[in-house]
Amino acid sequence: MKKHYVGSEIGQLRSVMLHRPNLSLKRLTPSNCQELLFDDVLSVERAGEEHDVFSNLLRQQGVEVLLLGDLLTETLDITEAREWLLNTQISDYRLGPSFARDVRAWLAERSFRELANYLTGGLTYGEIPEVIKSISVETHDANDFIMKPLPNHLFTRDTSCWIYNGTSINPMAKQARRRETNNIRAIYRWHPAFADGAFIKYFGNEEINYDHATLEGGDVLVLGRGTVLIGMSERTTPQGVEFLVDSLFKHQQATRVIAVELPKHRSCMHLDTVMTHIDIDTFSVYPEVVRSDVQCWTLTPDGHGGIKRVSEKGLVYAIEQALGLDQVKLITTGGDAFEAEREQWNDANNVLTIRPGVVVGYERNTWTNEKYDKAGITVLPIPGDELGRGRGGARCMSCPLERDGI
Ligand SMILES: NC(=[NH2+])NCCC[C@H](N)C(=O)O
Repeated sequence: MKKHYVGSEIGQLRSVMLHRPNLSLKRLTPSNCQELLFDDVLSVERAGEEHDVFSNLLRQQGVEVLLLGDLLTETLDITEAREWLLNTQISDYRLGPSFARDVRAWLAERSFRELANYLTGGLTYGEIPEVIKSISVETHDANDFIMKPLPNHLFTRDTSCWIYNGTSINPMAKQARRRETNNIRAIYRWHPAFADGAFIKYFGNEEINYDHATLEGGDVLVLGRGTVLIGMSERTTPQGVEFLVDSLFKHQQATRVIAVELPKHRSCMHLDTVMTHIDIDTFSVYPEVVRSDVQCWTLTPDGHGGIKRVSEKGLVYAIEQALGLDQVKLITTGGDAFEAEREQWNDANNVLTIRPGVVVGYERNTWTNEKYDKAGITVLPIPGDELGRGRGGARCMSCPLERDGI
């Protein structure tokens, strides 16, 4: 059986889950893209090609690449999983009992691949056969969505995140991304690659209303040596952090969590948009946000089943203490203030480390890439003119399933 274990941010990467988007991007228009958390519409073909460059590069580097679309298709082959997903994504409460039943019955007859495409790419009224009648059909246009597309599945980093011997299946902050979690729950529950896996589900596996306890994987950095760094951002709340940390400690998977407060705005929606770990003692940071005066806390088990919280002098100091390093090196976003702001927006800091000192990043961020180069960090460049419009780079677009520790 395959072992799912993520021991760090920078140890040899062995297996990742990616999502090659297609139908969901075809449905992205100027009128709906903002609501779906994209800043523009994309050339679907070009985005697919860029994504292929990314996945091929990872394969060439010896990393196993699993595609979410394939995993979901294979999961749908299992009757129980298919029924659960249909009942969850096309619920009676979403469509009304009779219409929901008819739509589910029609979807259940599609091929598994087609159904997986609808579950990620969305379904319109125009796509269901005319015989399915309801007041809902009569009050909607052919291009209205029965089920909205999930273009942000592209960012597999966020919906679940693996931390040491387990995973958190994340309650997402934004409405546009909430249904992604159900697709991932089904994969981890039923797909043969995971179903009998001996891994812990730290948080988010139940179908309940998590209310304000939201958490997204872009905010979670597995620093290694028992430490996890979590950003409290636009998406990840202190409530979400408390649930995850409590579970990490109860399962004895982490001995220390550093929680850092981030501004609540889109340009730094997740910690990994402003900070990533790229070599044992080296981090990439956007200094406008990761400043020396950011508020941060170290959380440790209090010995009685609770959490002890200590306010830290600074983030860098807290990391040095946790990792036992004399001095952490920071590589800041390149260029002057204008260039740095532009490159951070285009995910210059959001690189995916494949092994210590070797990262994948967008080729367009020339100023920052030059700084990485000068610091002895190897950048394997990928095109991202289209993919980048969703506001995510190589780290956001990958969910490590297996990675060595440090
Ligand atoms: N880990 C990340 N930084 N993910 C970026 C996600 C971008 C996505 N459009 C969103 O708004 O949710």
